[in-house]
Amino acid sequence: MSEVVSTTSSARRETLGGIVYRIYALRGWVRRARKRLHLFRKNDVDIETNFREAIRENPEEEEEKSGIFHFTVDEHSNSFYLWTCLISLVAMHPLIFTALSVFNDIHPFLRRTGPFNLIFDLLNIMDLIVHTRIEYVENGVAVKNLSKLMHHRLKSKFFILDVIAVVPAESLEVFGQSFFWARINRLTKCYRLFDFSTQTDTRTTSPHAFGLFKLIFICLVIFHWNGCLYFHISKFYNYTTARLEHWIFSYDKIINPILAACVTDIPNDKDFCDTDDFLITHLPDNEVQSTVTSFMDTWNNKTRTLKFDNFFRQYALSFYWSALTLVTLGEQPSPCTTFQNAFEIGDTLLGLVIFAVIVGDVGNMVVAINLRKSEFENVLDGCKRFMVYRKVPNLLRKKAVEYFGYVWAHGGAQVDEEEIAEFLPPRLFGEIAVEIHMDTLKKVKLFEDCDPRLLYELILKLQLRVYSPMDYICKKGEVGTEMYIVKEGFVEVVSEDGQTIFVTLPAGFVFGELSILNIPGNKNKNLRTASVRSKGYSDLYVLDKEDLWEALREYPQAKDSLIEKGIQILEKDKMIDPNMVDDEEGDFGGSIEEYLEHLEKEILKITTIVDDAEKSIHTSQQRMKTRLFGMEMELIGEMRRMGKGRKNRWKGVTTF
Ligand SMILES: Nc1ncnc2c1ncn2[C@@H]1O[C@@H]2COP(=O)(O)O[C@H]2[C@H]1O
Repeated sequence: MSEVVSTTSSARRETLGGIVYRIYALRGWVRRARKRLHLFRKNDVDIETNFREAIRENPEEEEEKSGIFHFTVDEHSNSFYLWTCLISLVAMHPLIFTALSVFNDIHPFLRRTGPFNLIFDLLNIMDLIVHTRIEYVENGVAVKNLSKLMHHRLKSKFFILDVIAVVPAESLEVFGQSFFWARINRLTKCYRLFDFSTQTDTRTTSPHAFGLFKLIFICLVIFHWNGCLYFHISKFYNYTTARLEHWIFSYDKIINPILAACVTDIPNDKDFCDTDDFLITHLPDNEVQSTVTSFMDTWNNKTRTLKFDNFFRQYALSFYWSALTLVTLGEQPSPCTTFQNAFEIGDTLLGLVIFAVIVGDVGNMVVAINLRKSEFENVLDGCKRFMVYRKVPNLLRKKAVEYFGYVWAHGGAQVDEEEIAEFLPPRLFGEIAVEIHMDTLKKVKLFEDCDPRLLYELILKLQLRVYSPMDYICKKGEVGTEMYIVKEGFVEVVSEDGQTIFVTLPAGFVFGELSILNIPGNKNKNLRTASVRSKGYSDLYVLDKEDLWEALREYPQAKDSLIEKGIQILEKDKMIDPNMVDDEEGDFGGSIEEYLEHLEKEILKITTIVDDAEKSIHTSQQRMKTRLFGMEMELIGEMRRMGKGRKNRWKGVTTF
């Protein structure tokens, strides 16, 4: 059968039909190829369009626009923060003065501040414009395109608030005489106070103090509005005729203080003022009235009244009432009507909520302020209890307690560096660490010509350790596993018995490097050449041998230069044996075991890479096979169609 097929196909290949068939097949291929090409091109165009879009978003590619009208604003910049501060002041104006307008006596003053209102309105308009230029982040890129910024702002709900705030409602005269209430729409700008709070929270170094300030401010504003409302209600009940025992405002409740005029006006009458004859408590009841009257006569023309204007008395008493009611301290005359009752109940409920919030917030703040301190004290107490329980000698106990004191005084326990390191992205934390430690590391002679990238690598691996006075950091003859950089304090390089001090190293000096650098010819090999102890308290950066060598592997030049410096130090002390130089294990920084371990790790890495490569080859082979199979099937299908077509044509010819 197969022979028949092969004969037929070979015959077809040799005939004209075979050639035609091939041409058709080729044409089909070309058509499909064109289709695909078209699709690819379309994709290319899409990609290009996206790329152009992306470029447009890229600040560097943004077409240069100049002029003051083409500015954009970075909302994290200092200038925008200052602007927010200014607008916050503007927003506070209606927050305070709108409510104050219930006091008629202040109206002349409010009218005089008209020009300021104009300035505040202008600033609000400017703020509206500024907000249409605030950059925002899209797909990780800061958008600076003006039309996009405008569009973004238009979609924001705050835009509506900005627009409401700039409506000149007072000029519409819909409020008639209540000119001041007409400016109530400016209150929508108060959202900028929250902006100010958020921005200050991220900038301030005393968040708790700022939190307390915010709380007090919010309380004062609530007291203020509630007080003004109280006075407004009092106006309905005609407060001018109200008496002391009435719930509403009355002048009786806040009389102008009457002071004795004797001391200032009648200096010679001092004895008269000092006398205690005025005590009426010992008098019988029937004599009290006459005595009081006689006293009043006596005091006539001997008193001085401190006159406060009506606005001051109205506002002071209303504010006082409001504060007392809201903090539920009460002691006010009882309300007499249903409305007064309802208002008082509402106020008390609001007061309860405010009170709960204040107590909760202040409590949280106090806890947060003392949290570190109390945690630290817990550890200290635990340590003390442990030492008592384990009967640690007094001298050692004293040393431990002093160590706690030193660590706290130097801010060691006040922040949890590990917690911060876990939270921040590694790169950012690295940058902060570089900023903090770079100065010390630059001072280190050993690293002075080092590649800055190596320093960066090393900084990320540094650990800070504190040593107490006379603590030994390393002892002569021990195997070196780490090196040290003095950050603060002094260390002494001493003989084995600690009697002879060879040298005292101040901040910025390195020690412990000779035994970990694997210096060729080092007579001590990887053993410490001397003992080192802390003179007083000292803060040291510790760098692990493994970490140092891992970093040095990437920077061979830096490694050579470090070894060179180590040789110079050893040569000075005649600690280099030229005969030993050739016997070294090579330039790997460690023992044979460590070297083998390292090799094992490397082999493991290579094996993983080979495995991955094998997997990807296998996958691509599979894909290739599937594709070839698909093509084959397509070809066969095409061939079948071609065969049918030809048959039909021949049929047609015959019929004809
Ligand atoms: N004479 C010296 N002057 C300065 N530092 C020294 C001296 N001798 C030893 N050291 C340091 O003391 C360290 C002890 O441990 P290492 O041998 O690893 O490295 C040593 C040097 O860093």
